[in-house]
Amino acid sequence: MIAETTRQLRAHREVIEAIERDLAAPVAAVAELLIEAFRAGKKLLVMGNGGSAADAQHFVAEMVGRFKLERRGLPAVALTTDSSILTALGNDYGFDLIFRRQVEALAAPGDVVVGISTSGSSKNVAAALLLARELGCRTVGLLGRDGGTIRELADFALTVPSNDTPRIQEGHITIIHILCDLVEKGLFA
Ligand SMILES: O=C(CO)[C@@H](O)[C@H](O)[C@H](O)[C@H](O)COP(=O)(O)O
Ligand SMILES: [Zn+2]
Repeated sequence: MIAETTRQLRAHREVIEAIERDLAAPVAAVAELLIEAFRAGKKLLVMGNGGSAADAQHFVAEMVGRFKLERRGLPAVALTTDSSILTALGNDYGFDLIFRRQVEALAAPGDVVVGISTSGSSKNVAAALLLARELGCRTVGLLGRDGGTIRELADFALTVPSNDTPRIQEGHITIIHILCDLVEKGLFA
């Protein structure tokens, strides 16, 4: 088991190194996008399924609360948290529309809408990002594998170069923490 643990830690490190190599500039660009949006009084909406739902909530909690600096709360909403909304939309319209309808209800032009999907192909995330685009929002995909269908729907696609879901998720939370840091410093330091 030690050998397997070591193998997984090495795989994690290689993914983080690949992010450093391939995604430093696009991550910085997304941080700029968020800084400009918050400065303009726009908000952030974030969604994903399973572990990515947890990542969406983690990201939003750091924005509404704080990351490292004492500062005002930033307007951000996770579309994964209200079980009444999620069960009503899933039951009445289908699981593929649980995020789209929330985008319809909450998104305004200039808002930033982030979809997190390791496959890049979760239909409920893709449907919501498509509508977000039509509504004049800026769209961001935190993706994996080949970026899937969502890659084409995202103004900014941050595709973690791996085919292994847990390693991709570890890349996503690393990127999210860097975004929190850059946004907080950009707005308040
Ligand atoms: O956390 C994990 C696997 O590590 C799972 O909960 C995983 O997030 C779920 O299977 C998701 O439904 C996968 O969706 P996606 O990342 O392909 O959009
Ligand atoms: Zn997971």
